[in-house]
Amino acid sequence: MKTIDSFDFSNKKALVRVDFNVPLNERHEITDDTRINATIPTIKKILADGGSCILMSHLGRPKDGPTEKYSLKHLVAPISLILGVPVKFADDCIGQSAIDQAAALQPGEVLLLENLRFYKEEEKGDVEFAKKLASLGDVWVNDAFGTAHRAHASTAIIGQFFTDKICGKVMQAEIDNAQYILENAEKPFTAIMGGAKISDKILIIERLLDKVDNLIIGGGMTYTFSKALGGNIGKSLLEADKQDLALEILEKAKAKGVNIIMPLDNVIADDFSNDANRQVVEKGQIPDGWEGLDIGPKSIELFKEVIKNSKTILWNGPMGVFEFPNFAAGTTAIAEAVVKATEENNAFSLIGGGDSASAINNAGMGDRVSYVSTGGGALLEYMEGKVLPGVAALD
Ligand SMILES: Nc1ncnc2c1ncn2[C@@H]1O[C@H](COP(=O)(O)OP(=O)(O)O)[C@@H](O)[C@H]1O
Ligand SMILES: O=C(OP(=O)(O)O)[C@H](O)COP(=O)(O)O
Repeated sequence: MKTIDSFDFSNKKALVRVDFNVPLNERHEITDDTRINATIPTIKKILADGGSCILMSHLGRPKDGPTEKYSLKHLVAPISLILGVPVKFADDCIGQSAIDQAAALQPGEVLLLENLRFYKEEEKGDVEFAKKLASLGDVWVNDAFGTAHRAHASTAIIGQFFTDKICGKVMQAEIDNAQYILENAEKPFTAIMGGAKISDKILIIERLLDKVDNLIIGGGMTYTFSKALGGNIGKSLLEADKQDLALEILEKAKAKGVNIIMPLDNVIADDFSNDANRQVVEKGQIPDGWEGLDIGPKSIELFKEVIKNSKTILWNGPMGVFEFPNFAAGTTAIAEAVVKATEENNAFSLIGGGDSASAINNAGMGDRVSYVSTGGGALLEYMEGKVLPGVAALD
């Protein structure tokens, strides 16, 4: 694989796939810039060589083409500030104006393209769309580790149009780190899974059963399991068609001797908002019209006990809707427990995912764990031994 440091970018237009899928608040302000900061060394190396950068990324999961909420224009000012170089913006990632702006780019300049997912062709891995993107640059750099598990047009399919396919610094560091853990993970190995991307991650859970001793399930992930076990979950997050799989996972875990730890209680709300009415109920006892937005105090104690004794900890997905301060207690308590295990039990702790990184950094504990990864799903898929399409495309 070609790496950034071994390549001379002078007079080259580098088309760089980055993962700038960062969390934004209602005012379109970035609430955690981990993924942007991580990419700066890659961009700076290209510019220092006398090259120029065309940055491309997705943001969120827009369903119906361009929408204000998911526009990458919100990132132009923050990236310019962090990078110390003014960033130009193309309000369409393909088309004549993107072609003209890319062609006019001078060495040392940076252009950011509008959200790739405003075209459905991106996620479909459309070859013609990839070709149009490829025409903008001389070389392709893939630094989007967080999206490397997607075989999308800009992350994988595009590789066929370049002779020079270069592994970015984030990608390289993330792979080295994940590989280190795969080879050196001490037991007990505990995975903590939460968040909202159930269908994406439930299959990964199944495959992690071969690697881990303990599997803690919290966050939005919990309720599909709880419902499958016959509990009442009210209007909590549910992926109904994954209930059988949830039961299968519990069976398999038992057969493999993996300890599955699920919440004993939940903090529930009568509305999806910070100011909703709140109460704590036992697991599987959520009344109609209410939804689980955090783990409860008994769950926190149970989870803490398991984390305390772990030697390797892999955490992806917050324990609740931590963006609402009233439902952040579970996530903060688990972050504290992970920090404690790292500092007092010498555990190796790896936290991955856009929102998980945001949660640990906003709680002020990002520098007290062993490693904060820019990838959530990507990291988990790498850990289960999969070849990521975004990495394979660089070969
Ligand atoms: N109980 C819950 N109900 C709804 N959403 C939840 C719940 N618990 C966590 N979440 C949401 O999950 C999101 C993060 O999920 P995910 O994208 O899977 O994590 P990551 O980005 O770290 O990989 C957060 O925005 C959080 O609000
Ligand atoms: O945020 C991301 O993944 P993550 O939530 O697993 O950390 C990546 O940007 C991939 O986004 P996607 O899961 O919408 O393809």
